[in-house]
Amino acid sequence: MFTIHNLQYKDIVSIEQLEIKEGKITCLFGESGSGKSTILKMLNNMLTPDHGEIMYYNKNLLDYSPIELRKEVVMLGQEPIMFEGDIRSNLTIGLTFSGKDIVEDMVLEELLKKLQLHKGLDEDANQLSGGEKQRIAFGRVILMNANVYLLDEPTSALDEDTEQLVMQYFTNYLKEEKKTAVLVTHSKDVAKKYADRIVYMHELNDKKVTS
Ligand SMILES: Nc1ncnc2c1ncn2[C@@H]1O[C@H](COP(=O)(O)OP(=O)(O)OP(=O)(O)O)[C@@H](O)[C@H]1O
Repeated sequence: MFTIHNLQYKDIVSIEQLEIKEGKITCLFGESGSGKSTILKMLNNMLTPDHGEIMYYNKNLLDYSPIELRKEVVMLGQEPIMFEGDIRSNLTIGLTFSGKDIVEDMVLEELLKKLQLHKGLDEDANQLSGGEKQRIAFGRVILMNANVYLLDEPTSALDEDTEQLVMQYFTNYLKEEKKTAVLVTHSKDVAKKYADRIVYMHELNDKKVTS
Protein backbone atom coordinates (compact mmCIF):
# COMPACT_ATOMS: atom_id res chain seq x y z
CA MET A 1 0.00 0.00 0.00
CA PHE A 2 2.75 2.43 1.04
CA THR A 3 6.19 1.79 -0.38
CA ILE A 4 9.01 3.93 0.92
CA HIS A 5 12.22 4.05 -1.05
CA ASN A 6 15.55 5.77 -0.23
CA LEU A 7 13.82 8.28 1.97
CA GLN A 8 15.69 10.96 3.85
CA TYR A 9 14.27 13.67 6.07
CA LYS A 10 16.91 16.02 7.52
CA ASP A 11 19.16 13.94 9.75
CA ILE A 12 16.09 12.55 11.49
CA VAL A 13 14.79 9.72 9.30
CA SER A 14 16.59 7.58 6.79
CA ILE A 15 14.79 4.62 5.23
CA GLU A 16 16.24 2.54 2.43
CA GLN A 17 13.12 0.47 1.79
CA LEU A 18 9.94 -0.08 3.76
CA GLU A 19 6.58 -1.46 2.76
CA ILE A 20 3.44 -0.90 4.76
CA LYS A 21 0.93 -3.59 3.95
CA GLU A 22 -2.75 -3.06 3.33
CA GLY A 23 -5.15 -4.42 5.94
CA LYS A 24 -2.39 -4.76 8.54
CA ILE A 25 -1.47 -2.97 11.73
CA THR A 26 2.12 -1.76 11.57
CA CYS A 27 3.61 -0.51 14.78
CA LEU A 28 6.50 1.98 14.92
CA PHE A 29 8.41 1.35 18.09
CA GLY A 30 11.46 3.15 19.37
CA GLU A 31 12.94 5.70 21.66
CA SER A 32 11.74 9.25 22.05
CA GLY A 33 13.04 11.50 19.27
CA SER A 34 13.78 8.64 16.88
CA GLY A 35 11.47 10.02 14.18
CA LYS A 36 8.22 8.08 14.59
CA SER A 37 5.92 11.12 14.42
CA THR A 38 7.98 12.48 11.52
CA ILE A 39 7.27 9.30 9.53
CA LEU A 40 3.53 9.52 10.24
CA LYS A 41 3.50 13.13 9.05
CA MET A 42 5.22 12.16 5.82
CA LEU A 43 2.66 9.39 5.20
CA ASN A 44 -0.05 12.03 5.42
CA ASN A 45 1.74 14.54 3.20
CA MET A 46 2.12 16.97 6.09
CA LEU A 47 5.89 16.77 5.70
CA THR A 48 7.76 16.25 2.45
CA PRO A 49 10.90 14.08 2.36
CA ASP A 50 14.15 15.79 1.34
CA HIS A 51 15.06 12.79 -0.80
CA GLY A 52 13.40 9.61 -1.90
CA GLU A 53 9.77 8.79 -2.40
CA ILE A 54 6.68 7.41 -0.79
CA MET A 55 4.32 5.57 -3.09
CA TYR A 56 0.69 5.09 -2.10
CA TYR A 57 -1.12 2.58 -4.31
CA ASN A 58 1.74 2.85 -6.83
CA LYS A 59 1.41 6.61 -7.17
CA ASN A 60 3.75 9.12 -5.57
CA LEU A 61 2.15 10.55 -2.46
CA LEU A 62 3.03 14.07 -3.62
CA ASP A 63 0.84 13.60 -6.69
CA TYR A 64 -2.29 13.27 -4.54
CA SER A 65 -4.31 16.31 -3.56
CA PRO A 66 -3.61 16.74 0.17
CA ILE A 67 -7.30 17.32 0.88
CA GLU A 68 -8.42 14.18 -0.95
CA LEU A 69 -5.58 12.15 0.53
CA ARG A 70 -6.41 13.15 4.09
CA LYS A 71 -9.99 11.95 3.68
CA GLU A 72 -8.73 8.41 3.27
CA VAL A 73 -5.45 8.61 5.18
CA VAL A 74 -6.39 10.15 8.52
CA MET A 75 -4.01 11.15 11.25
CA LEU A 76 -4.40 11.36 14.98
CA GLY A 77 -1.66 13.52 16.50
CA GLN A 78 -0.12 13.12 19.94
CA GLU A 79 -1.98 16.05 21.49
CA PRO A 80 -5.78 15.74 21.49
CA ILE A 81 -7.30 18.89 20.04
CA MET A 82 -10.63 19.97 21.50
CA PHE A 83 -12.87 22.54 19.88
CA GLU A 84 -15.29 24.71 21.76
CA GLY A 85 -18.59 22.96 22.23
CA ASP A 86 -20.04 19.68 23.37
CA ILE A 87 -18.88 16.10 22.94
CA ARG A 88 -21.23 15.57 20.00
CA SER A 89 -19.75 18.39 17.93
CA ASN A 90 -16.23 17.39 18.90
CA LEU A 91 -16.84 13.85 17.67
CA THR A 92 -18.43 14.90 14.38
CA ILE A 93 -16.25 17.89 13.46
CA GLY A 94 -13.99 15.75 11.25
CA LEU A 95 -17.02 14.57 9.28
CA THR A 96 -18.21 18.16 8.90
CA PHE A 97 -14.81 19.39 7.69
CA SER A 98 -14.50 16.65 5.12
CA GLY A 99 -18.07 16.93 3.85
CA LYS A 100 -19.04 13.44 5.04
CA ASP A 101 -22.51 12.61 6.38
CA ILE A 102 -23.08 13.32 10.07
CA VAL A 103 -24.02 10.22 12.04
CA GLU A 104 -26.93 9.78 14.43
CA ASP A 105 -26.67 10.24 18.18
CA MET A 106 -27.25 6.50 18.67
CA VAL A 107 -24.06 5.74 16.76
CA LEU A 108 -22.11 8.35 18.74
CA GLU A 109 -23.41 6.97 22.04
CA GLU A 110 -22.37 3.46 21.04
CA LEU A 111 -18.92 4.77 20.12
CA LEU A 112 -18.57 6.48 23.51
CA LYS A 113 -19.36 3.16 25.18
CA LYS A 114 -16.75 1.33 23.11
CA LEU A 115 -14.25 3.99 24.13
CA GLN A 116 -15.18 3.42 27.78
CA LEU A 117 -16.45 6.99 28.07
CA HIS A 118 -19.48 7.27 30.29
CA LYS A 119 -20.42 10.78 29.27
CA GLY A 120 -23.38 12.46 27.58
CA LEU A 121 -23.17 13.95 24.10
CA ASP A 122 -24.28 17.35 25.40
CA GLU A 123 -21.46 17.65 27.90
CA ASP A 124 -18.76 20.28 27.41
CA ALA A 125 -15.74 18.64 25.79
CA ASN A 126 -13.32 21.10 27.35
CA GLN A 127 -14.24 20.00 30.86
CA LEU A 128 -12.99 16.47 30.20
CA SER A 129 -9.82 14.96 31.64
CA GLY A 130 -6.73 14.43 29.48
CA GLY A 131 -7.48 10.74 28.92
CA GLU A 132 -11.12 11.51 28.11
CA LYS A 133 -10.13 14.18 25.59
CA GLN A 134 -7.72 11.72 24.03
CA ARG A 135 -10.55 9.22 23.50
CA ILE A 136 -12.83 11.91 21.99
CA ALA A 137 -10.06 12.78 19.52
CA PHE A 138 -9.61 9.05 18.80
CA GLY A 139 -13.37 8.65 18.30
CA ARG A 140 -13.41 11.61 15.93
CA VAL A 141 -10.83 9.89 13.75
CA ILE A 142 -12.54 6.47 13.92
CA LEU A 143 -15.78 8.07 12.67
CA MET A 144 -13.99 9.19 9.51
CA ASN A 145 -14.28 5.61 8.24
CA ALA A 146 -10.94 6.06 6.51
CA ASN A 147 -8.84 3.64 4.55
CA VAL A 148 -5.68 4.22 6.60
CA TYR A 149 -5.31 5.35 10.20
CA LEU A 150 -2.06 7.02 11.28
CA LEU A 151 -2.10 7.07 15.06
CA ASP A 152 0.47 8.78 17.24
CA GLU A 153 0.28 7.26 20.72
CA PRO A 154 -3.54 7.22 20.75
CA THR A 155 -3.85 5.67 24.21
CA SER A 156 -0.83 7.15 26.02
CA ALA A 157 -2.97 8.95 28.63
CA LEU A 158 -5.11 5.93 29.51
CA ASP A 159 -4.77 3.52 32.40
CA GLU A 160 -3.75 0.00 31.39
CA ASP A 161 -7.21 -1.61 31.59
CA THR A 162 -8.91 1.16 29.60
CA GLU A 163 -6.07 1.11 27.06
CA GLN A 164 -6.60 -2.62 26.50
CA LEU A 165 -10.37 -2.27 26.08
CA VAL A 166 -10.04 0.65 23.66
CA MET A 167 -7.32 -1.05 21.62
CA GLN A 168 -9.28 -4.31 21.54
CA TYR A 169 -12.32 -2.50 20.18
CA PHE A 170 -10.34 -0.47 17.65
CA THR A 171 -8.24 -3.35 16.33
CA ASN A 172 -11.37 -5.54 15.96
CA TYR A 173 -12.91 -2.73 13.94
CA LEU A 174 -9.78 -2.51 11.76
CA LYS A 175 -9.79 -6.26 11.10
CA GLU A 176 -13.51 -6.48 10.40
CA GLU A 177 -13.42 -3.55 7.99
CA LYS A 178 -10.06 -4.55 6.48
CA LYS A 179 -8.51 -1.19 7.31
CA THR A 180 -4.83 -0.34 7.58
CA ALA A 181 -3.15 1.33 10.54
CA VAL A 182 0.28 2.67 11.38
CA LEU A 183 0.50 2.98 15.10
CA VAL A 184 3.14 4.72 17.19
CA THR A 185 3.26 3.49 20.75
CA HIS A 186 5.65 3.42 23.68
CA SER A 187 3.87 0.41 25.12
CA LYS A 188 5.65 -2.87 24.38
CA ASP A 189 2.52 -4.63 25.50
CA VAL A 190 0.30 -2.80 22.99
CA ALA A 191 2.83 -3.36 20.19
CA LYS A 192 3.15 -7.08 20.88
CA LYS A 193 -0.54 -7.65 21.36
CA TYR A 194 -2.04 -5.69 18.49
CA ALA A 195 0.57 -5.20 15.77
CA ASP A 196 0.83 -7.51 12.78
CA ARG A 197 4.31 -6.16 12.40
CA ILE A 198 6.61 -4.14 14.63
CA VAL A 199 9.13 -1.84 12.95
CA TYR A 200 11.94 -0.96 15.34
CA MET A 201 13.21 2.56 14.69
CA HIS A 202 16.87 1.81 15.36
CA GLU A 203 16.81 -0.98 12.77
CA LEU A 204 14.98 1.23 10.30
CA ASN A 205 17.48 4.07 10.60
CA ASP A 206 20.36 1.55 10.44
CA LYS A 207 18.80 0.48 7.12
CA LYS A 208 18.37 -3.11 8.23
CA VAL A 209 14.64 -3.24 7.55
CA THR A 210 13.91 -4.06 3.97
CA SER A 211 10.30 -5.15 3.69
N1 LIG B 1 10.55 20.03 11.28
C1 LIG B 1 11.57 19.67 12.07
N2 LIG B 1 12.76 20.27 11.94
C2 LIG B 1 13.80 19.93 12.69
N3 LIG B 1 13.78 18.95 13.62
C3 LIG B 1 12.62 18.31 13.79
C4 LIG B 1 11.45 18.61 13.03
N4 LIG B 1 10.46 17.80 13.43
C5 LIG B 1 10.97 17.02 14.38
N5 LIG B 1 12.26 17.32 14.61
C6 LIG B 1 13.18 16.64 15.52
O1 LIG B 1 13.30 15.32 15.01
C7 LIG B 1 13.41 14.37 16.04
C8 LIG B 1 12.34 13.31 15.88
O2 LIG B 1 11.07 13.85 16.23
P1 LIG B 1 9.76 12.96 16.26
O3 LIG B 1 8.68 13.79 16.85
O4 LIG B 1 9.53 12.39 14.91
O5 LIG B 1 10.20 11.79 17.25
P2 LIG B 1 9.36 10.64 17.93
O6 LIG B 1 10.09 9.36 17.71
O7 LIG B 1 7.96 10.68 17.46
O8 LIG B 1 9.46 11.08 19.45
P3 LIG B 1 8.45 10.85 20.69
O9 LIG B 1 8.43 9.38 20.96
O10 LIG B 1 9.11 11.63 21.80
O11 LIG B 1 7.12 11.41 20.30
C9 LIG B 1 13.34 15.16 17.33
O12 LIG B 1 14.65 15.35 17.81
C10 LIG B 1 12.68 16.47 16.93
O13 LIG B 1 13.10 17.53 17.75
